[in-house]
Amino acid sequence: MSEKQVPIIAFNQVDLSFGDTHVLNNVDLEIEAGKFYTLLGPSGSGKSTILKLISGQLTADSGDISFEGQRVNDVPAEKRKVNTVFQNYALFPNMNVFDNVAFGPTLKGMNKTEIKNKVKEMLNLVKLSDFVDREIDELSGGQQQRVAIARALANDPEVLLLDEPLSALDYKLRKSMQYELREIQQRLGITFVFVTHDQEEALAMSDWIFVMNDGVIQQNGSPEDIYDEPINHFVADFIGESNIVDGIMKEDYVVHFVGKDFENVDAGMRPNERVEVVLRPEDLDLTSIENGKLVVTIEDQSFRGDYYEITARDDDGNEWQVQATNSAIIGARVGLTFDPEDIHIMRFNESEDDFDARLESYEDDDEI
Ligand SMILES: Nc1ncnc2c1ncn2[C@@H]1O[C@H](COP(=O)(O)OP(=O)(O)OP(=O)(O)O)[C@@H](O)[C@H]1O
Repeated sequence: MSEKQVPIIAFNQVDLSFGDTHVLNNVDLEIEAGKFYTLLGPSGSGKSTILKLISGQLTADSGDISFEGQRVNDVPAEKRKVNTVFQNYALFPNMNVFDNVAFGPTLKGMNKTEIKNKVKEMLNLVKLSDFVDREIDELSGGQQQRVAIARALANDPEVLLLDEPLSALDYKLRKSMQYELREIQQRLGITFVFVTHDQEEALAMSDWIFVMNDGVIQQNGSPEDIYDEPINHFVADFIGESNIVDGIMKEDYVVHFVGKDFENVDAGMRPNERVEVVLRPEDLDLTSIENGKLVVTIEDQSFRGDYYEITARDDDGNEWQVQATNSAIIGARVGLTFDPEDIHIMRFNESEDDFDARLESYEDDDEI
């Protein structure tokens, strides 16, 4: 993150409990203007709570929340330049599309022509220009969601908060809305903070992802960083499919697992440190026993359209998920192979800061 730019939103050690439930645990985060951010995590991890703290619907027990460098903990919701789009749309059912979208601009005291222009512009943006006079109950779920987005954007927010806005839509509509939302964000250039529990959705849409679990940000980074370099078991397991086995980092670039030493590209740990080893299913190949780095027995397979998902087991009892272009024979003993750069090492209980420092130190070594 650039040092010069003041984040549009920042949390510093934000803590919140509901009675005995500790919902957010000293959360730090920074959001830069004009980008698409996603809060990703399982149900109950605290994602919506973060949105409510940004919008002013909730107040933190401790810590600072700031907008463009100004503390806003005590600034009421209506004074924040933020709007929220909810999963259930929260439209006014007794108003038509025009009146729903015109609601904010009318409250702001815009004149009739300005309001008309604003509504037209917003309905154009969400591709609903022909629906201006429709009643809300005459719209499909996808169309209602577009009205909700248009209504929120008509208030000219600096930040648009989106709380699982696509989860009620069917798979195809959801995919196309993902692209459209991304396009709208890029066209308007405002900041989007999007909440989802769907990792594929987060990877496809975001500039930057905060992965949450149990009220703690486990990792934040670009989709590529988080997918390629998960910092801990939770992130590796939650983002994409992962094979995770215990190992020992014997020395820099040599890791031992399933009874063998393997060359890899990680460094910066104590000699013989216990680690977890991550290998993604798409990075594994099945081959002959002679060419394999491990020997496995095929246990199961299912056809997934563009690949076979194969389950195999090594002689130590570890299960391996493999994505292969060719089918395998159940019960066959075959070789499993992978490249040194596909082995990702995770230290037990490493903090995100320590992880970043270690990554930087050996990236610097590589440059020498
Ligand atoms: N008003 C409340 N009173 C008591 N507990 C609450 C309240 N709101 C949220 N919680 C609890 O806080 C935790 C975090 O809730 P939050 O809604 O932020 O999670 P989430 O990650 O958005 O989950 P989901 O994806 O299911 O919406 C949950 O354990 C939830 O039960």
